[in-house]
Amino acid sequence: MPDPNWTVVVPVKRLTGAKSRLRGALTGVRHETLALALATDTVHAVLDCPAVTEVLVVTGDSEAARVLGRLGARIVPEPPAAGLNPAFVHGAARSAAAGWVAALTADLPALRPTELAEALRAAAEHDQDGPVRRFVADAPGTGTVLLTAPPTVALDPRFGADSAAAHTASGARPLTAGWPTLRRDVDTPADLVAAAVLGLGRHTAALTRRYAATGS
Ligand SMILES: Nc1nc2c(ncn2[C@@H]2O[C@H](COP(=O)(O)OP(=O)(O)OP(=O)(O)O)[C@@H](O)[C@H]2O)c(=O)[nH]1
Ligand SMILES: C=C(OP(=O)(O)O)C(=O)O
Repeated sequence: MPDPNWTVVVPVKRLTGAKSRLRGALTGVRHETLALALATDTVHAVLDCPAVTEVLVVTGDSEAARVLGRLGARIVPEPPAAGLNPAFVHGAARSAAAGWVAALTADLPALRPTELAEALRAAAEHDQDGPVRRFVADAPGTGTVLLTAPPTVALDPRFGADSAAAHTASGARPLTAGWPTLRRDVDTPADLVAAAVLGLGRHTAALTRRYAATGS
């Protein structure tokens, strides 16, 4: 069977309120600039993944919409219902194709397209029990970075605190391969250091270089 084509939904919170645990990580760099760089590097990697035919960014932030739209993502305005899971559901419903859908967080600045491609391929492997949702947990193992759904199955996202357990409880199956750059979400300054060790995308890397150069 040929690999399926994927729609990937990436939610980006309004930059002023996003990534609050990361605020102040790079002294001298505007917080909104850092939050947007994380999302830009994430979306860049998704756009570079050959299995992906459509990248939908769900956001109510005009700057994020402008930058990520210019990169090649389709912008879906934030739905009236607040929150991350409604944003994923709203984006998935706007997919142009009734095919495979993946939900991916926008805080993966070290993500390599090859790792995402491998995870998507693994998610689409035939399962003898029929079509199933699958997910990739974050590096600590408690959260989720990627949730996938086959064409006939609702995405039913359960992102948030302890989402790996919530996804398992809802019937989704974990994908267990390594994929360090996919699992490396950046919530805290320590996560940013860990992502830098893996190799940051160029937008986030430029900000860390600027921070290092000013010595702040
Ligand atoms: N569109 C949209 N995206 C969201 C929303 N909440 C979180 N996100 C995105 O979901 C991803 C994972 O979010 P978290 O790490 O939980 O988000 P956060 O609220 O930005 O971070 P903290 O303030 O540190 O908890 C990030 O890419 C966020 O931009 C939301 O209400 N709407
Ligand atoms: C929303 C989630 O992310 P984070 O741990 O980044 O808050 C999640 O893991 O479901």
